[in-house]
Amino acid sequence: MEVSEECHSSFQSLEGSPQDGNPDRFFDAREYESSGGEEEPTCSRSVNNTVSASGPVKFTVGDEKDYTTCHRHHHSGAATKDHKSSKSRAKVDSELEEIFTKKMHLGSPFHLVNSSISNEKPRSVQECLEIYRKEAVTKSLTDEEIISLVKEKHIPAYQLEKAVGDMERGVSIRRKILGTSLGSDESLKGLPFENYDYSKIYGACCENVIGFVPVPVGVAGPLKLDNSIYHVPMATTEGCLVASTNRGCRALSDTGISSRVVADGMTRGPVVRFPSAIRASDAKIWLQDAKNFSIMKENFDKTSRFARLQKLQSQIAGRHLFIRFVATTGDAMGMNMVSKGTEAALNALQETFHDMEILSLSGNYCTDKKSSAINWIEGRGKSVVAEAIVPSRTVKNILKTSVSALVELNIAKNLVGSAIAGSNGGFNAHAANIVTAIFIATGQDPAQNIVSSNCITLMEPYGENGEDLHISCTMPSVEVGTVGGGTVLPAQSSCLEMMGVRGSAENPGENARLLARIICATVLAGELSLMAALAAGHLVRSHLRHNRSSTNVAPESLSVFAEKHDTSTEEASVHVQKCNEEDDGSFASLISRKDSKRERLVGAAGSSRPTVSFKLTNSSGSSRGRSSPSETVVKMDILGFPTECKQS
Ligand SMILES: CC(C)(COP(=O)([O-])OP(=O)([O-])OC[C@H]1O[C@@H](n2cnc3c(N)ncnc32)[C@H](O)[C@@H]1OP(=O)([O-])[O-])[C@@H](O)C(=O)NCCC(=O)NCCSC(=O)C[C@@](C)(O)CC(=O)[O-]
Ligand SMILES: NC(=O)C1=CN([C@@H]2O[C@H](COP(=O)(O)OP(=O)(O)OC[C@H]3O[C@@H](n4cnc5c(N)ncnc54)[C@H](OP(=O)(O)O)[C@@H]3O)[C@@H](O)[C@H]2O)C=CC1
Repeated sequence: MEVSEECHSSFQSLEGSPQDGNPDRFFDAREYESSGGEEEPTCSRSVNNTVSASGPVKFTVGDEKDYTTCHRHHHSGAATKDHKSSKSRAKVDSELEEIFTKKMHLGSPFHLVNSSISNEKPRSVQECLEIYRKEAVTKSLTDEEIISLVKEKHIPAYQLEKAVGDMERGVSIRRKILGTSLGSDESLKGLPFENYDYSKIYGACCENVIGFVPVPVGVAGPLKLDNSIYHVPMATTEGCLVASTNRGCRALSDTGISSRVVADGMTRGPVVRFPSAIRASDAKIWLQDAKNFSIMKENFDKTSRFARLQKLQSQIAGRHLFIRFVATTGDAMGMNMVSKGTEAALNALQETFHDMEILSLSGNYCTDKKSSAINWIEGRGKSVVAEAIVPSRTVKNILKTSVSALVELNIAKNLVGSAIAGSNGGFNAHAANIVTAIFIATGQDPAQNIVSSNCITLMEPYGENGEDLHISCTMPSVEVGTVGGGTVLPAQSSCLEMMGVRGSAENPGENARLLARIICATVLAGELSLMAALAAGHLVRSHLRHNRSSTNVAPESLSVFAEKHDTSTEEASVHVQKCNEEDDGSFASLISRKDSKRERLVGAAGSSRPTVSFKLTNSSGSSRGRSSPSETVVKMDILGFPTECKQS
């Protein structure tokens, strides 16, 4: 989007406004309608009751992909009518904002009012429109009538909450509209939407809301880190992950983990262009001067109470210049803050380099949400290292492997294997597993798991005789915050609270840095356990036990292999022994087949119970050379892994 200089400066003043954190993010449909829909709709974004302007903006109306270009009028002569109406619009906007803020609470009585009159015959669209225009918040229209206004594009579907003055009702009406588009609301039935505090979402976390997806949260720990104990919430649907991380924590419970944050700086890397490579080089040299850095820093730092520019790094590519702004951001992850500061500093740079074009505030030199070597080498967010000593007896008893096997495997897999795969920051087994689970639990930006999961895991024999294990995880780019983004949502905030890192720390930045250390230490625990499982050959077995559901899988044939203890028996019949009273007995149809020295038992896996017992009995009660019937009881899990085999 090209932004004129005038528009640009106007936008800048808007960004610098003290109310910037709470802009009016809503397109006012009433304004559009009151112009009879003839003139171009005006995107109003009021700050201090004024309408600010910028370049063309696209917005969606209704649930269809209907894009209308909305020019924010800027020049006073450009739209006299607009100018005339801006005062009343600002007034309406601010009134609506007040009502919206005051009344959009859960369980609003509006919902009930509407439900009670929903049996009446819907009024005409024109009649509804008149009512809608009259009311600041639409109380007296039924859901169906509101839907008719959405269909006719009098209310944008994404503004329903504001139009009806009740967040949950707005969401519920949007679901109805979506249900109609989908042909049925059947698919939405499993997606919950009630009893959620939507007030924290709007203008902050999500748009066009239709519900929320509950993700199970497990806990790993106690994690002993730097002589404190933490319980780490992990939101995941990968069975076995929490069990594994928990085992890692257990293995480290005596000796504990030590950690340090060695660097802290969120980055933004815009791309700017000059008429020539020489001019781009002049700018690069200019930025390297300490005096000029101060100018940039002054302009950057004034945009926030917490963001502080630390460093500028630049790279030339022809007449393009990429500038990497590195800043501390207190307890916030910092992307919004750093972007805002970068924009202000670039504007200042343009005062010296008039011929500089800002192509994009992000030129991928940051690099945000993409794999890149720069973050791996230079770091981004918090750069953390964690280490631990694991005694040999712990490796043997809890991890079921040996120090030498772990060290050998770590070299082969995490170093050599990753090297031949051409890995970039992926010198680990599954750092992303732990990072993502904690990110989701604590309201981090989940897309940032890609960079945050950069990690090198090292393992060495340790101690006088090299009997113990030294393990470390080095993570140069953990992008986390304890304020801002999704951290404000109640469940996520609760998970942060569990670890004592919710919100701002007394010394801003301490909470976010502690969270980064907890993440790195938990990654270390996860690495230790998974590597042990791989070394011991337990990966598949453990995943089939903890990580495969039979609830949404159609009953299928179950193949069970059990050693036949009496090889002299010609025939065998199988009796299914119920595990307990609750077993549904669906294994009763098991049949046995003779297969040389093994018995292959085939049956329908209709039970989701983890363990089923089978009794293998000699059918005739006698076999060659044997006088009494032999009986073998094989206990196995639902996937056919024998867990116990006893012969009577
Ligand atoms: C599953 C285990 C832990 C069993 O391991 P085990 O040694 O048989 O377990 P155990 O019953 O002897 O218990 C040992 C400890 O494990 C914990 N533990 C044990 N069970 C549970 C449970 N249900 N819930 C919570 N914690 C559990 C618990 O701390 C327990 O100590 P205790 O408290 O009894 O003194 C082990 O086999 C294991 O860690 N497997 C590895 C699984 C894993 O790490 N999965 C991660 C995902 S793999 C993947 O996605 C990435 C991959 C593999 O593709 C990456 C790559 O390419 O490498
Ligand atoms: N803009 C972008 O390009 C991108 C944005 N994001 C999104 O950005 C969001 C996170 O941005 P982020 O900048 O972290 O958060 P916010 O945009 O929420 O900014 C943090 C706010 O918290 C205030 N604050 C209060 N106390 C503190 C404290 N102790 N430390 C730091 N700030 C404090 C800041 O004050 P002050 O106003 O004084 O700075 C600022 O207003 C996420 O939703 C993420 O998904 C992700 C990637 C890219």
